[in-house]
Amino acid sequence: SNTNNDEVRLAEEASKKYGSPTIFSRVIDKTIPADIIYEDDKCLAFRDISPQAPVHFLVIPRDPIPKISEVKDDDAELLGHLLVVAKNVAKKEALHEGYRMVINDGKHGAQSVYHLHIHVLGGRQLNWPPG
Ligand SMILES: CCNC(=O)OC[C@H]1O[C@@H](n2cnc3c(=O)[nH]c(N)nc32)[C@H](O)[C@@H]1O
Repeated sequence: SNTNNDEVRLAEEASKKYGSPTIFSRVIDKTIPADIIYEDDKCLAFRDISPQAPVHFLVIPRDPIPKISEVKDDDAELLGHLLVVAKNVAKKEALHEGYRMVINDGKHGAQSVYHLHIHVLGGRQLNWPPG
């Protein structure tokens, strides 16, 4: 049978893989404040707490999918919905000069909250490459 430290390691791996609740669960259940711009039965859009552009908001699924690299093929419809919501909110934010959508995955992607989210940044000239 597994020794105790194996069990601990397995549990740690499992929690990382399936995502323990993140701060975004608290935005969804309204137990912490957020400037929510849009919400429906599948997702929420809310302003980033540390905006990197004049307009910077996040679109997240209510389903706490940890990261884009772990989505399932069955999630395609939900992912499409997130992109359409992001586009509609960008229009509502009058980002008529354009904007950037960013999804960060894992360590190299500088993902810091392991609940899938689309960044939408606009309101100023953005640079490329993102670095
Ligand atoms: C750094 C890019 N990689 C990433 O994973 O982005 C996570 C994004 O979530 C933002 N954020 C974190 N906590 C909170 C919070 O309590 N509330 C809000 N409204 N935004 C938050 C953070 O500023 C970052 O841009």
